[in-house]
Amino acid sequence: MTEPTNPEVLRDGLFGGARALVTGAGTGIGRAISLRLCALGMSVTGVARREAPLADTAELAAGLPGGFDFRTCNVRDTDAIEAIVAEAGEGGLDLLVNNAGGQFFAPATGISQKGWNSVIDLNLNAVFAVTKAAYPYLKARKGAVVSISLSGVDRGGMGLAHSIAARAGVLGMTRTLALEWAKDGIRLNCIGPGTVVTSGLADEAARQLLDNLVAATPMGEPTPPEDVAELVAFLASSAGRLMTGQLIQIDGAAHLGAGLHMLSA
Ligand SMILES: CCC/C=C/C(=O)SCCNC(=O)CCNC(=O)[C@H](O)C(C)(C)COP(=O)([O-])OP(=O)([O-])OC[C@H]1O[C@@H](n2cnc3c(N)ncnc32)[C@H](O)[C@@H]1OP(=O)([O-])[O-]
Ligand SMILES: NC(=O)C1=CN([C@@H]2O[C@H](COP(=O)(O)OP(=O)(O)OC[C@H]3O[C@@H](n4cnc5c(N)ncnc54)[C@H](OP(=O)(O)O)[C@@H]3O)[C@@H](O)[C@H]2O)C=CC1
Repeated sequence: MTEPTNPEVLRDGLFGGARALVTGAGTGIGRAISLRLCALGMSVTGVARREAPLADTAELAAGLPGGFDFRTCNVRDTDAIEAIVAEAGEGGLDLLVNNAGGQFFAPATGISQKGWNSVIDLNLNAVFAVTKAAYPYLKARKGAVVSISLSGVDRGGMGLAHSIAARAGVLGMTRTLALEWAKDGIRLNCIGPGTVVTSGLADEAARQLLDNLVAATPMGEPTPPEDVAELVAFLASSAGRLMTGQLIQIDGAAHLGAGLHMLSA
């Protein structure tokens, strides 16, 4: 298998009548996840801060079997995101995808306390708030949670002390809630993508970094957002019904090789 293959293997109509909330649905991985879920019949509510990218996702989703609507919100605004989760949840919630996230790349000595707090707030505190708010709705439909993490979350990555700390926290939370909420039939998993070429890594300054990251990936290629999307859908499906508390790295073995470092040694 030398050519990239179409990752879409799940059957049409898989999620007819089901509903999802996807954070960070305006661009990149979150958009790919939203579109795939809609293609499989799910009704998706997308969240991000900016309206225009969300409206673009909605336009791309038009005509797909599921539906896409959206709300603008900063996931770090706990009251606002809780209200959106409640509104979406009242219509039923089968899947929560915690995808909104990000960081800057800096050595630990170059991370101010405010910078540390911002990244922890976005990538850990907000994930807890959204997940906890979704609990009663997920419980009602034995739903699933998928949180987008990072390749190498369990081994470290230079330039990412704040983000790895936050995502490792989400992994710990995921494993703990997999235990606490198992009785409710709720499953929680994390996906660790490798390098995904999205707008977050698209500028010229990121080009060299990107080349280095791909070179450090044993399989020698970035992770397409569509591959991440199919894995999210698999985890939400009945095929994943006994999978919970997992970290699944979809990274061409980057976490087993040199790792994806944002700084050189
Ligand atoms: C394998 C892994 C590959 C991963 C790829 C991806 O994730 S792709 C996805 C990629 N997409 C994204 O990552 C997009 C999302 N990312 C973001 O929005 C930001 O990274 C954020 C989370 C910090 C925003 O939080 P916010 O709105 O609260 O931000 P703010 O502006 O108020 O700044 C807060 C503090 O951070 C400081 N600071 C900022 N940059 C740097 C720097 N380079 N150096 C040092 N410090 C820096 C800034 O100076 C300030 O502290 P100060 O000086 O006042 O003490
Ligand atoms: N690209 C990569 O190589 C990798 C990415 N990841 C992770 O995958 C996730 C998605 O990344 P990617 O698609 O590349 O990133 P993008 O920057 O393309 O997309 C991030 C999305 O999250 C939204 N978002 C960011 N901050 C907030 C916020 N505070 N509140 C609400 N929405 C927010 C953005 O919209 P808006 O700006 O309008 O709010 C956007 O829709 C992130 O968690 C990222 O760290 C993990 C591994 C590799």
